[in-house]
Amino acid sequence: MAKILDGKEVGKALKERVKESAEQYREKGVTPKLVVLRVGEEKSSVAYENAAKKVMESVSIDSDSVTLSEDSTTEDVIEAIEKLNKDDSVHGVIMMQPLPEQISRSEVSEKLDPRKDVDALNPVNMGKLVEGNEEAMAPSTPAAVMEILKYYDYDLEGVEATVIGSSPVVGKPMSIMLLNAGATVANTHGKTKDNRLHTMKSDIIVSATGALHLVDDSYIPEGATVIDVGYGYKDGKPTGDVNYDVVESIAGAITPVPGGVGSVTTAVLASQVVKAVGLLTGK
Ligand SMILES: Nc1nc(=O)c2c([nH]1)NC[C@@H]1CN(c3ccc(C(=O)N[C@@H](CCC(=O)O)C(=O)O)cc3)C=[N+]21
Repeated sequence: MAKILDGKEVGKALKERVKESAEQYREKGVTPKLVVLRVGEEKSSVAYENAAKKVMESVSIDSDSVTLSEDSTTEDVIEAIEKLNKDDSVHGVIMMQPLPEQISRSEVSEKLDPRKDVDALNPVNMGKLVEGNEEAMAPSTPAAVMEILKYYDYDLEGVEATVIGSSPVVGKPMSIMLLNAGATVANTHGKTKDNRLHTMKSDIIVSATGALHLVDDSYIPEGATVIDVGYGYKDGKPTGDVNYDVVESIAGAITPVPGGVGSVTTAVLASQVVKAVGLLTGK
């Protein structure tokens, strides 16, 4: 029986700290504010926007939305970003991914002020992450995984880790964060011959593929820690990358879906908004 790594508990602890900090800024006359920039109506982005706004409200951070139509151009998005860069009442901007395909992700994300870039979409922040600079903004999902490991007192030095999935928003930055913390990391992906060659010698396995129930008992060595970043729907229920029912009896520790990484992501996003206030105001 694996120990359950409870994302709700981790998120709650982080939100308490963020709320205190947001209230201190309010006392100094600064109202922390996040803007969610969304292009089109992609389902998981709308879900995240709603979840994020609810969390911001609970920690005394204001939030607002800028929603552009599905047929917007790269120039339209850049124009919206530049307006937000100039607006001193806005401290954090998260641009929802994925963008409609006519929009160049790299051209628009480069325009966002790195200090307001609370989900680290600007390559400047990704570059700082590679340097191991902890002052930089980090992408919230892999940062949420690190927050869970920190909460449960994991010492990552010398640990063997496998990250399954190499997306620019989750898998790759996840590998870098684990590497920065002293782990030895294998990052597998769609062209990997056999994930199991890596996972079966790992102490920590992070799965971030979106392939529902990809990870079963044949992937997991006895006692390993399994972190499930996947979030999809099966028979109408939130479902992760990990077949929880068969893995749970082998793993030493595991994050559930829901109530795992997803519940920490929005709290991390809020923590980065107060961090942005610090960077922008020097208070
Ligand atoms: N730039 C960008 N960064 C993202 O991180 C990003 C994105 N774009 N686009 C959309 C996807 C989807 N995603 C979700 C995260 C949490 C919930 C969610 O429902 N969270 C619940 C808890 C879920 C649980 O308990 O596991 C909550 O916070 O209350 C939904 C969706 C982030 N994404």
